[in-house]
Amino acid sequence: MTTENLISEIKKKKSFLCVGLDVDLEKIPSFLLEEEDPIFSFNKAIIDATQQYAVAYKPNTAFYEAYGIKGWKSLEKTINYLNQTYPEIFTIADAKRGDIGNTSSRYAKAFFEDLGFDSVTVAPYMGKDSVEPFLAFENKHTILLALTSNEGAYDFQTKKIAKEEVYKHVLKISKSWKNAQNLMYVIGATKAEYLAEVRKIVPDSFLLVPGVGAQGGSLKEVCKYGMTKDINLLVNSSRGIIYASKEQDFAEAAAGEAKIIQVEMKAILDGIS
Ligand SMILES: O=C(O)c1cc(=O)[nH]c(=O)n1[C@@H]1O[C@H](COP(=O)(O)O)[C@@H](O)[C@H]1O
Repeated sequence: MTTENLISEIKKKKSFLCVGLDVDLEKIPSFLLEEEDPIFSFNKAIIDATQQYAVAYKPNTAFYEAYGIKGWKSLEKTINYLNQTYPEIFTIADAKRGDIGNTSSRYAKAFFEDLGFDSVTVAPYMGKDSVEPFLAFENKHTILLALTSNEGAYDFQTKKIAKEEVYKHVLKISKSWKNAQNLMYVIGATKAEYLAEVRKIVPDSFLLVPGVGAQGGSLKEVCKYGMTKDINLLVNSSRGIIYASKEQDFAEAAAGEAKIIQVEMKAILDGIS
């Protein structure tokens, strides 16, 4: 999907919500465990119920890899279902990959070609040649970890090298890489106050902002510092939406949570437009 398509979907739906599909069999309604593929059944119901409020879905691959081959099959069925039923929706494989170039090119093929995701999250630690193989794919997006939502982000990402924080080096240096137009960045919602600095370096890049909901980040703060005239934000919530209920009404309850966020997003967008 092109960036222009994503922006037009955001404007049409008045939403920049990304729903995180982080499925844990211990947290889903127990009656689903009798289904042949409980993870896919859960995802399908959640997607169908929430798609009117969301522009993106982000399965975190850890939650699928944890169940071995069966989990990977559920991931494949989920991305196929999204691509076939809701082709206008942006898909993110949250896999946090990155390795020497030869290996990164295999990761890129796995997520972009074999599974058909629009984007994948990538760690910048191994540098340019570990990221460029992902960037080589046209109309596919590489979402580079810049300033993450967790406490450990302060261990390295905010430390200074040559008087500047590491996350700023990541933003600046990555802009010079081949096909940098295919880059997006992860900035945690729990660090919204940093977004003003981030926007000085990457004024127009899309930012994936996880950390509202269960991690307590504020949507208003994220928008205040991170939103551009074309919005250029995808705000993710996983547990706060998908585990709203463990009963028969789990999908409706998830839709209710997604709607609350979308209504807040619409109000913000109406305020700026
Ligand atoms: O790359 C990510 O999506 C990510 C980066 C980050 O800095 N913080 C973060 O929470 N995430 C992911 O975003 C999701 C957040 O889930 P909830 O806390 O349940 O909303 C999880 O899949 C995390 O792995």
